[in-house]
Formats: sequence, structure tokens, C-alpha cells
Amino acid sequence: MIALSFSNISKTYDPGLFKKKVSAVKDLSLDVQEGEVFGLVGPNGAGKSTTIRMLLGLIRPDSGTICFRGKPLAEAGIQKEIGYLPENPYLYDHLTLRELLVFCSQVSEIAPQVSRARIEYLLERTGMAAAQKRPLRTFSKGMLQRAGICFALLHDPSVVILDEPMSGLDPLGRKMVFDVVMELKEQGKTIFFCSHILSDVERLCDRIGVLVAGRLVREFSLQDFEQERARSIHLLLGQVSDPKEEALRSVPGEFLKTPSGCMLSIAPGQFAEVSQRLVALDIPVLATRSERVSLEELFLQTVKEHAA
Ligand SMILES: Nc1ncnc2c1ncn2[C@@H]1O[C@H](COP(=O)(O)OP(=O)(O)OP(=O)(O)O)[C@@H](O)[C@H]1O
Repeated sequence: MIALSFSNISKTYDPGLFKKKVSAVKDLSLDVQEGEVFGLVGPNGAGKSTTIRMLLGLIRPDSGTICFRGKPLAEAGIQKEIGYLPENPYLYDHLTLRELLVFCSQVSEIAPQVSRARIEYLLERTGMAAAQKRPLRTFSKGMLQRAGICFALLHDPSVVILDEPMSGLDPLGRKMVFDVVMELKEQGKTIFFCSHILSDVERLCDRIGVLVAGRLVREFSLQDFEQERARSIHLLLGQVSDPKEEALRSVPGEFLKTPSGCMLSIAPGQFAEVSQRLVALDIPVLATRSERVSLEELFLQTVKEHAA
């Protein structure tokens, strides 16, 4: 079942008289399945936060439709279903963390026994139990982020939207967020998140969308990426006699002669054919090494291709 769907969404900001309009999101179409972890990545200003703001109903798209479980946002009643962690959580900073969570439980009409257990669980889970009686204004950036996670998950939402969830967190905090997201995934929750930390995206997501200058220019599952990421295979051939070297130059791939011998770099699809040719030429392969494309390389390449 599709949890979230964006159909031909566009959004332009109009900063007012004599200022240039900014086309932040252009014709975005995207589906996120129930129980899926979807990562939206893109350079600064690509339109990620704008997409999230539209999804939350904080701003309206100029055109297109966003649906939640098949219903347009306005009819879907998403507030109770969605938990949101903004990039910079702004929380009532004169309250202590516990007071904030109790207040939010009351506003969300969570039964007191349920809320008490949930607050204890979240404070422990985010490592904030010891700081629960301190006013939020005394919190560090990372502590505020942890508090924001408690706030976002308090009502046990079925869809969790995280804008840069690792922002400001130390390695322990990042691991905590990673574990929390994995737990949410195991519980079947749908997660939509933006991050610039591609290693986190790669470890957490089922599918990834790349947004460049407001356009979704690439969308793929991690499973497909795993299969396609093998870039080239390098075959180390050792020393080769002159006649064989001549014959080798007609074999597909990139031939390189080094002081220690010859190397042939081929595309993964050429492996079977090249192996046969080398056997026919009686050239043994001393070693093979495969090169894999990282998500970062794919991201940089995609941005470079589309930024212009
Ligand atoms: N309220 C606003 N008024 C005018 N322009 C805006 C407004 N909010 C965002 N923009 C512009 O819209 C574009 C997309 O911004 P957005 O914040 O969605 O990008 P982002 O991908 O979240 O960026 P970042 O990774 O830096 O957080 C940018 O050019 C930004 O300057």
C-alpha cells in the first residue's frame, strides 16, 4: 500500500516586489510505500525541506496533489499519524524536557498511563533521562536534537518524517538515531527522511530519491544500487610476451602496461567474454579486483549532470 504520494507537485516562493521568484520544487512525483524507509537527498537548496513542509501541510503546493494513504492531505487527518523532527527543532525552551513531553501528551490526548510509559521509554532510548528536569534553554544542539526525537515519537506515529536527524549529534547520538530508525522500521513504520550524510542514507534506506534544483532526477532502491554499483573489474595479468600483448590489445577493456606487468580493466558485463579470450590466448589472470561506485560518487555525478 502506498503511504505517501506526491503527484506533479510544484512550489514557487514569491519573496515580494522586485525580487526574483524561487522555483523550489518542480513537478515532483513520488510514492513511498507503507513500511518503507525513503531517503531524499540533494544539495543545499534542492527543495528537500520545502517538500517536507508541503507533506506536513505547513505550506501548500502551487499545483499537484499530495495524498496520505490514498486521500488528499486536507481530508486525510494526518496529524495523529505523523511524527516530525525538523532540522532545527524549536521547542518551548522555558519548560523542562519532561514538562514538554507531559504537555504534548495532554495536547495530543494520550491517556496518562500510556503517556507515562512512553515518556520513560523515549527518555531512556534517547539517553535523555538524566537531563529530563533541565529547562530546554540549557540544552546543547545535540541534546535539543535528542529532545526533538522524543517529541516526534511521543504519540507513536505510523509515519515518521525526519529532516537531517543526525544533525549536531555525536557518534553515540548518531548510532542511537540509527538504532531508533531500524526499530521503527521493524515495527512497520514508514519513514521519510532527508540527510546530507550519505553513509547514513545508504545504511538506513530502502529507496533513495535525488533532488537537484527542485527536480527529482533519480530514484532507485538500494537493492538495485547494490547490483549496479560494480563499476569495473581490474584483471592483473603479469608479464606478457610481445606477440601476446599485441593480441591482448584487441580484447575488450582498457589495457594498461605497468612495470610489474599488464592490467586489463573491464566492465562487469564483459567478464565472461574476456575470460574466454584470455584462456584462448593462454594468458593467466594472477589477480582480480573489482571497483564499486559509492553512493557519494553516484550522488556527486548525478548532481554534476543535472546542476547545469
Ligand atoms: N520562505 C522562503 N522564501 C523564499 N525562498 C525560499 C523559502 N524557503 C526556501 N526558499 C528557497 O527555496 C529553495 C529550496 O529550499 P529548501 O529549504 O527546500 O532546500 P533544502 O534542499 O532543504 O536545502 P538545505 O539542504 O540547505 O536544507 C532554495 O533556493 C531556498 O532559498
